[in-house]
Amino acid sequence: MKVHITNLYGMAYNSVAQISQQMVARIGVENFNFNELGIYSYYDANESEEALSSRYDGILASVGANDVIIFQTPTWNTNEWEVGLFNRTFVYENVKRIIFIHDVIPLMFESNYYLLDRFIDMYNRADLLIVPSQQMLDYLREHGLTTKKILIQHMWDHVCQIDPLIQPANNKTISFIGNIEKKTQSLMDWDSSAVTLQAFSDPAEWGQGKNVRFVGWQDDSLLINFLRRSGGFGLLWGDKDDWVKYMRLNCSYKLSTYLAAGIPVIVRSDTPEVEKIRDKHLGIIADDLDTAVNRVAAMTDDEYNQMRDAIADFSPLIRDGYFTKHLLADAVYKVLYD
Ligand SMILES: O=c1ccn([C@@H]2O[C@H](COP(=O)(O)OP(=O)(O)O)[C@@H](O)[C@H]2O)c(=O)[nH]1
Repeated sequence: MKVHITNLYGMAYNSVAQISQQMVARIGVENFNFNELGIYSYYDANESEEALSSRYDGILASVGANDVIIFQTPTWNTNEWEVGLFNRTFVYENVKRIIFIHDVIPLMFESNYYLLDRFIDMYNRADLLIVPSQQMLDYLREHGLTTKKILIQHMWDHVCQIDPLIQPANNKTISFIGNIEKKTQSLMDWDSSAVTLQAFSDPAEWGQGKNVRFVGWQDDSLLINFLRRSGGFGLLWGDKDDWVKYMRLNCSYKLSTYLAAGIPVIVRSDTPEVEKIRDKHLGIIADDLDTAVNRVAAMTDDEYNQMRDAIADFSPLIRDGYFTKHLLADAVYKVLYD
């Protein structure tokens, strides 16, 4: 019996969808001897049926009867393409199918909502599903999900190394490592002089005259220690309507990046892992930016260092990939035995 895992290629080098799939696949290959099924992301709408059929056969060439396939989804090709690949695996006898849901496209973009039933129909044909959160599971159940075997991801890993000589300090800085212009309009109205907003993008007009520091995109090899050196907090935010709703269901990659770097986080009270963040003292919980900024401005070094030390205790799990190792091992075990 072989275990296969799909892996995404062809996207921009800074695509977080690709970065996260490649990290999961690498953990599976290096720790459990999984076999990789490479998937190229491309514009598939005009591909002939014949070409598509050969492509599917090529992707699945190493699969045999009784194997396990872990599909990392979405593949970011069209839904028809993805379902087509999934369907093709039914020609192999007794193959077990695990779908690892990284994102649910119909819930990310309102214009794709009409596709939700088709996605759920595919999820229902999996032997086991890995879902990002209990909240996502509840949502999918309310919308027709019936798959019995379920695992909850809870948190991303961010495999990396830190420089332990750099200690994050209570600098009055809030870092945001996402796309401000696309997802967080309110950050563009930054008006705090006490706390600096650190944006990981190129200088933009909206930041002029404000207490905003633009540091540009940092390659993964630099990002973690850059965040450690900056200290302060890592912000998880969004204020576009569909994004706010989606953030209540998904597992945020940037949340794990901040924790991997060892800096406390700022999250809303409806963030899926908020209880762990509260119980383990990993950051600040605030539902509006003013409250968050005031808490950061008023924070004492002692209070900050307690959070930093609590994160240092827990974050090796994220940096060494234990959430994913645990999940992948459990998924294979559960699909074959439990
Ligand atoms: O300068 C940067 C800024 C971001 N990122 C990566 O981009 C991720 C955030 O992407 P996104 O906002 O799509 O993640 P989400 O939190 O929405 O899952 C971070 O965790 C980093 O891995 C990076 O490598 N360099």
